[in-house]
Amino acid sequence: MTCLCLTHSITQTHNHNHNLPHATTTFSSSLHNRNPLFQLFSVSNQFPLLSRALFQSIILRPRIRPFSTNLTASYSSSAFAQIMANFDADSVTYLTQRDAAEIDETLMGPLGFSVDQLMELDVLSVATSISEVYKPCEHSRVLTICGPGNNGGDGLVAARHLHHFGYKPFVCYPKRTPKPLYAGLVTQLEALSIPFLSVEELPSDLSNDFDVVIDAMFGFSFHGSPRPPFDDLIQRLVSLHNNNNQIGQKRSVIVSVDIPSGWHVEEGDVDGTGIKPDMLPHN
Ligand SMILES: NC(=O)C1=CN([C@@H]2O[C@H](COP(=O)(O)OP(=O)(O)OC[C@H]3O[C@@H](n4cnc5c(N)ncnc54)[C@H](OP(=O)(O)O)[C@@H]3O)[C@@H](O)[C@H]2O)[C@H](O)CC1
Repeated sequence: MTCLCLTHSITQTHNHNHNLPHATTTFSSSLHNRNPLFQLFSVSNQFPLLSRALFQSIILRPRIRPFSTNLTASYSSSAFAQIMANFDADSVTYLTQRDAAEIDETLMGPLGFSVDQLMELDVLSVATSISEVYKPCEHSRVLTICGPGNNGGDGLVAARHLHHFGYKPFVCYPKRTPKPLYAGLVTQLEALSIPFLSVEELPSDLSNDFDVVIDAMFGFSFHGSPRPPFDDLIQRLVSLHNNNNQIGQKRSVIVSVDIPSGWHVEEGDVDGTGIKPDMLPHN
């Protein structure tokens, strides 16, 4: 669990929902303009896959549907109706970018968590969610696009987990960070013979080569406008979604590990031109 929801107010906010099953939800294109830091709403290890998207969906009350038949089975309509009936959207507290950073500092300071520990837990739930929704037999080819920070580290860990789950991952990691944590993650992937692709090696249409594209470029420390090469990579993911509107064209599904890259961390997809993930699997 990423942030373990250690704050009293968050626990209080959700304490009536302790019977929630694991859940992920589809991204709705109507979910623009508000982007709370959902990982910090993830409540407890009693339902570790409860996603930020679910909270966002409930908060904004758009249409929500489960991703998969399996999930539908485990997440019955009556249970869902109960969640919706009990959920008090007005009681949800939004966290700012600064709040998120401060909670991280607390976790990794006085509480003694390490970043790699949090990352492994966090991403194991991400990979598990992906495998529940996009089965490896149908979505085997996964491209993970990794940014320079911990969100990118999440992407590296996701590639490893997905390899062990039976997928064929590829990694694009154009701005490597020379910290031991990241170097170790790269070494682990190389030991598994997971291919690293440069931006130039990526096909012009990602849908030709990949069933799933994982957006692990930026999380809650993103600011300003994306700089190269991420500006282009983000546009490729935007194009993927737009291509979907052309009838009959199969495209890669997009999974954003955390906040969709390029979105304003607190305001969301302000002008509506950002990445539209198919899945926000977090936690
Ligand atoms: N909270 C947890 O328990 C955990 C969260 N995890 C994940 O980590 C990210 C947050 O990680 P962080 O390293 O703080 O930040 P980001 O990954 O979002 O990115 C920071 C790097 O991105 C660069 N950056 C920022 N803006 C831009 C831009 N416009 N263009 C290009 N590059 C940009 C930034 O460089 P700067 O020089 O600009 O500072 C950084 O290099 C969180 O979202 C979770 O996904 C971990 O799993 C650990 C547990």
